Amino acid sequence: MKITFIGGGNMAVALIGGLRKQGFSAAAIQVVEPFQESRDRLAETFGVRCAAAVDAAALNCEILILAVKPQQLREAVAPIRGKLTDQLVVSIAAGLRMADISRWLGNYRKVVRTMPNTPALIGAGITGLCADPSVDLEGRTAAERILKAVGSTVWIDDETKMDAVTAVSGSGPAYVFYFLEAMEAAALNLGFAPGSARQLAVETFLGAARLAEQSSESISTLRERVTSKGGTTEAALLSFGANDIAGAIEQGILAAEARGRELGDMLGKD
Ligand SMILES: NC(=O)C1=CN([C@@H]2O[C@H](COP(=O)(O)OP(=O)(O)OC[C@H]3O[C@@H](n4cnc5c(N)ncnc54)[C@H](OP(=O)(O)O)[C@@H]3O)[C@@H](O)[C@H]2O)C=CC1
Ligand SMILES: O=C(O)[C@@H]1CCC=N1
Repeated sequence: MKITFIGGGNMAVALIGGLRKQGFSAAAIQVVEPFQESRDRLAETFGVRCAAAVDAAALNCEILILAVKPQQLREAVAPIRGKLTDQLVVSIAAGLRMADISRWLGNYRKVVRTMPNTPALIGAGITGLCADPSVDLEGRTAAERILKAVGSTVWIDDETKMDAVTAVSGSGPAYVFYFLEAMEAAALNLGFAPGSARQLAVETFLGAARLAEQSSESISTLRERVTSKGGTTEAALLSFGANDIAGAIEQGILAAEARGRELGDMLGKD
């Protein structure tokens, strides 16, 4: 299966890195990326063919992954409008709706909208996928195969829910890093050396996440098991509660979801 990425930025790097680690051949992957430094880095790191603009070789693929910023996508697909034969177009762009992408492609409907996340780089991504009704089982399977190679996948029937997927798991790694940064900073302030501060924060997160993954108990039960009456955890959780950290997280996720819809509304008008 030959894959061409349009856009060779952060997310393309995460997906290509994950695909290469899973044994996808470098010869089967191409990238169209206007920025010379990014092309050089991609070619050097992954051994993939890079082009500055869409050419015949780039179109010689089964899957085209649109990996540019939402604001760049309409312009990025202009060179392929009317040139697609039977390629499956997989968008990873936040907010943009399949109907708008299809229109920009000259009413080409073989489009799957997806929302991966950066842990794809280490095969630990989670991707929501939503297909245009005209995409057949073979197309759905092909899209799923690519994204399953870099983590787990979940099909979303209702496209309007894709902004919520974006807000929870697409942006989610940044929330986790934000929390880890805060834990690391607190550990540094408590006198740990940088290496230990990072290790204490990251391994706590990993262990707790693995426990949540493997346990059949609710996450709140797992939290309660850490929280001894009158103990240290309770002191921290009371402080979190007084600052409504849970409310702030929910508000943040709602803001991300609203921004996805706003991008779709704003950019889809053109
Ligand atoms: N980062 C993430 O965690 C996730 C991102 N996404 C989505 O992935 C998409 C890409 O995000 P991200 O990788 O972070 O963004 P980046 O800005 O890192 O990558 C986009 C790349 O596309 C290049 N580009 C711009 N115009 C064109 C063009 N006409 N043809 C080809 N390439 C072009 C950009 O070059 P230049 O910099 O020179 O403009 C840049 O290198 C977005 O739509 C985002 O919503 C989805 C899930 C997670
Ligand atoms: O911040 C963004 O818009 C993109 C989409 C999800 C993660 N990064």
